[in-house]
Amino acid sequence: MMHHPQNFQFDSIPDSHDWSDLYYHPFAAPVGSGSIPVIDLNDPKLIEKIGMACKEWGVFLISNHGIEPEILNQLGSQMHQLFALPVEAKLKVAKTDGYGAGYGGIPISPHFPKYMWHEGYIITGSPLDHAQKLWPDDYSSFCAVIEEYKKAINSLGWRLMHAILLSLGMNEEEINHTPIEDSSKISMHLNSYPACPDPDRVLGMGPHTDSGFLTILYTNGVSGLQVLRHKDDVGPERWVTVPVIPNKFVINIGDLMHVLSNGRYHNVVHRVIVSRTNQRLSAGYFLRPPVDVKVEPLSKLIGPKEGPVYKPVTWPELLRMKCMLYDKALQAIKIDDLGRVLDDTKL
Ligand SMILES: O=C(O)CCC(=O)C(=O)O
Ligand SMILES: [Fe+2]
Repeated sequence: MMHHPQNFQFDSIPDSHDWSDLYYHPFAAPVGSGSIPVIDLNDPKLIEKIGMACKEWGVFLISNHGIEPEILNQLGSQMHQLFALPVEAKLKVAKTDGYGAGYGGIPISPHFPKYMWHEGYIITGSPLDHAQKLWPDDYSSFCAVIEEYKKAINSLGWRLMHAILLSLGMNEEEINHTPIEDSSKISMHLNSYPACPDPDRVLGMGPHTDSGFLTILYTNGVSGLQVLRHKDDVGPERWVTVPVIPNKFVINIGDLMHVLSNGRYHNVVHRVIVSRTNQRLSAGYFLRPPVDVKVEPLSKLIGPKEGPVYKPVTWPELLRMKCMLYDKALQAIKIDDLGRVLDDTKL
């Protein structure tokens, strides 16, 4: 039987998944070289610290977020069950298009020459239809856990968004008018990276930025996420491994926050490497605006000396550009010093 690219029962790495001759595994810094901020949400200096972390790193860990470990354990165990299903069962809910809901690879995978050591499942809206196909006799526990997690994580998302907007100088009144998509429509990406006999030859997820305002990432405690750190006092540009600390979430700043902050906040490039012994599970929750809202640099941040660096863009427009242009999507809406939008036919 031919191997499905997401059936990872391989004895050795097939050529289709072998990245070893490519340039994707550059230098990774030893653990501890430059540290990703850990932010306590009850810190009296929260706003200042979050602002610094968004500017300097575009990624940080949060503690004291108020989400019960029990919900996280349940999410982990439901995800484990989902990815442990036989591949034929998972293919019953296969995605039919890049960004749609369902089982499959990540939307930008056509831009990479090899398959990633990864399988994903995207939930948009209710997981009910899919869950009924996956577990005809008992679909309710999966749905209940996902709904409960979404509710908890959505209010955390708002709390973070609020703090970040304060750090950009907005006031409460302005923040209350910021349009955020209803939690019932927001997407969650569930990811599994099976253990791999030869992890140095594969890549769990290729380098990318997330597209929304911010991503809240749950992980099952197996490390693998790395962020691209720009040159600084500690060293040259390098991949830095995000530590796994029980019950802390990883927050990534996405493209739309970079646009909203007129380029001040860093939409961090990240990737995932794979473990020899343990399956990594992660779940990303992508906070974003409603589909018809144009996101543009905050007027507060624009002044006589600083014009807008990006033209307004909606979330679906940005996603379409990412599918087509991958890492050059933001260049297509960039405004240069003379106020011109770059010619995207040249990208
Ligand atoms: O699995 C991870 O740690 C990262 C996943 C990710 O970057 C994504 O889903 O966008
Ligand atoms: Fe990501």
